[in-house]
Amino acid sequence: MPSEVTQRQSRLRIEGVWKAYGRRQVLRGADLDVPPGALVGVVGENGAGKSTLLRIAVGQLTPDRGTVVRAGAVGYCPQQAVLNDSFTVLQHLRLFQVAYRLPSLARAYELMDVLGFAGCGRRRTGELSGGTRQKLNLLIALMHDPQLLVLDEPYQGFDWDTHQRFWALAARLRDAGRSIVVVSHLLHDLHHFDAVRQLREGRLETEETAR
Ligand SMILES: Nc1ncnc2c1ncn2[C@@H]1O[C@H](COP(=O)(O)OP(=O)(O)OP(=O)(O)O)[C@@H](O)[C@H]1O
Repeated sequence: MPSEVTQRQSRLRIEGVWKAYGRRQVLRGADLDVPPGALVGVVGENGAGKSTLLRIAVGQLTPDRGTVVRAGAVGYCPQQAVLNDSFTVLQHLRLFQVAYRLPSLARAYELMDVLGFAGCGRRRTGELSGGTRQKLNLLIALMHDPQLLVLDEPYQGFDWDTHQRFWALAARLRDAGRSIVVVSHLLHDLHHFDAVRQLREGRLETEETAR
């Protein structure tokens, strides 16, 4: 039977997770440990099961078998942004302020600065560029300062400057003790990670990193 435990200290531990969609067996005993203060990359070919693994990590999908231990508030940045095109950026922030029960939007405004879209508050999301939509998608995952960050290709469409700022932000959060897992396709980004895990044939193998 799959089991799922939520604890207070920040951490993600996935053990022996299996998942199939009908006859398509995607995960076959995947193990992943993301302790506090670690920035871990998950890589793998298209269709290897990276998004499936992350959806299981955050509790959006139930594994067929295996254990997921998740500790601390979770920030999940899905591959596809879940935004309402008729809402403005600010309306999204207010909506999630209520959802996360935040006393203020101070951190959200700081993140808008860091990600370089502070001037976009009054724009409707349906009119935003792909990269700016992705900035909002990431901001929504981070605005409640979660302890466990689960980010599925969080920098798709970012220009180079924003891309670099993303990594500086990720390093700061890691140094502050957050547990961070990022799905990445970009080989030139692998040196940012403390550990890289390659998803192959449903299991996670350890890759050497340049760090
Ligand atoms: N809801 C679903 N129903 C059926 N099959 C699915 C579903 N979601 C994913 N799959 C299949 O499971 C496999 C793994 O998909 P997943 O999105 O997890 O891979 P991925 O490694 O994230 O891929 P990519 O690099 O293209 O984003 C794929 O073959 C996909 O078609």
